[in-house]
Amino acid sequence: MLFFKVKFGWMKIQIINGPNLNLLGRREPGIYGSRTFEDYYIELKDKYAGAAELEYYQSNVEGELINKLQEVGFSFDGIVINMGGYTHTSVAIADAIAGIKTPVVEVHVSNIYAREEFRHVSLSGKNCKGVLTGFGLDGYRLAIENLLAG
Ligand SMILES: O=C1C[C@@](O)(C(=O)O)C[C@@H](O)[C@@H]1O
Repeated sequence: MLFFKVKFGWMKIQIINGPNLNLLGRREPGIYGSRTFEDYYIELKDKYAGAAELEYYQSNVEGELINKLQEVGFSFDGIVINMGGYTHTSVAIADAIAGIKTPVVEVHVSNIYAREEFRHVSLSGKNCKGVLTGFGLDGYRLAIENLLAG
């Protein structure tokens, strides 16, 4: 089944970015780099055309992130999520990830373990298929590769 999904472009993957990630490229470039996510997303779409249908959603609002997880979490084949600061605080988003069927890969642009102590905890990480942290924007590509591999 996976073979056919990949071969015929049926894998549907939702990328979700949480608070302040709309500022990538402008926000603390020493930590997060100088490229906008929109620019990187064009490259991703291009790279995976024919292998996956990628969708992108960003919100600064906790409940909207939960709504999106519930909306795609029973029909899409994979979710790549960067919850930003909610990673460290949101029981509700962690619960939403635990409650859906679609596998979720958590991504962080920076290495959360090399930063302030309050960033070392991810409330959601244990509910995810895996967590990628510190690979810059390339973490999103690595997450997609993992989801495509099944
Ligand atoms: O907003 C973010 C971005 C982040 O998730 C990252 O991608 O490195 C790390 C979080 O600690 C921070 O609050």
